[in-house]
Amino acid sequence: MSRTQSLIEESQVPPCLLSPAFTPPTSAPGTPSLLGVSTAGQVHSNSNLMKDLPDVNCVVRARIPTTSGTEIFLHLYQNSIDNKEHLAIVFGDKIRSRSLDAPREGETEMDRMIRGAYTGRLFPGRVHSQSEYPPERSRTPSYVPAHITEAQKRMTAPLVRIHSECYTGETAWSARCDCGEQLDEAARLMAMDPEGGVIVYLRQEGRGIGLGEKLKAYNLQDLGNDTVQANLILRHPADARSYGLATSILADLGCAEIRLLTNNPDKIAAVEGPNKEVKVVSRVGMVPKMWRGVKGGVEGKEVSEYLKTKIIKMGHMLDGPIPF
Ligand SMILES: Nc1nc2c(ncn2[C@@H]2O[C@H](COP(=O)(O)OP(=O)(O)OP(=O)(O)O)[C@@H](O)[C@H]2O)c(=O)[nH]1
Repeated sequence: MSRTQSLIEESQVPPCLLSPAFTPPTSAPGTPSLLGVSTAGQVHSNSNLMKDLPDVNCVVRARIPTTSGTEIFLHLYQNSIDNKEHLAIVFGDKIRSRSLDAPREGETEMDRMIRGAYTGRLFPGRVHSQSEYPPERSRTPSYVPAHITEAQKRMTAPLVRIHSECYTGETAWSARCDCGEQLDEAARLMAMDPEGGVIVYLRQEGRGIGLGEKLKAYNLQDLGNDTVQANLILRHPADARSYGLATSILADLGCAEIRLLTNNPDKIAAVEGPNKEVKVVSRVGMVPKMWRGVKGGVEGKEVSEYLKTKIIKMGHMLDGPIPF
């Protein structure tokens, strides 16, 4: 019996409930056949290893003062593989987008400022996109670490979080997952970091299955299944995401070496890209606040079950005092 079948059977959902009218056919993109199963019985996605990186283009950037007092620069990207607006939230002033800064034929200085291809700050009456005009020295339009040792690299590489969209956890106050807390924590750490950082915000809601399917998965979880079983019953892979867009966006931002904030081993391997376009020089774990005894974190039965499944079935590397 395959691991997928046994996971479905373990979920104790009678097969009669898995009607083809309700679940996508097995030939749909992202079916359980894409799953890899490790000897430890953990479920890994193979779909996130891309052969060629997609093209990305930063079409606009804007300064966002935030409620915490930190200023961020929101970068909006278009790409060659989908029509979604993926984002990069940039902290600090060392990181710049090459595609944004590249001159466009026929554009005026005002056009450049409107699309965010300026240096320094905008102010009423400004007429040049370069804050020093005429430029006194040639600029390096991206983050370039100096020639330094491996240990120094780990300190000076920018902090990066690759975050997958989660409407429920980020907007609808859900305590089923720790996504909202992770986004806030990433922003807090990057705001404090002298090297700055980037949150690459990918529009792959519900680990890539979309919001509608994730809501069905939640109902299956209330019926007694865990997050992996629920996806499989709906004939989706446990994790349908890919990270090629994140690699391309980081390369565009000049982030060739990064410190990656994650517990997900699949993500580390995938973001480095087919030709190691990006190198993860160190991993920074994301330990839930409740495990660290810090107030204000996501708590409850559902998120505890979710974290447990991520560790046991998805191989997430959560260190610290695991409360089960
Ligand atoms: N299908 C499904 N998706 C979920 C569920 N809970 C959260 N998500 C989605 O999972 C994604 C976040 O993934 P996580 O597994 O929490 O974390 P990760 O990004 O793999 O790993 P970290 O980098 O360690 O946070 C977001 O797209 C969420 O919408 C769930 O129960 N089912």
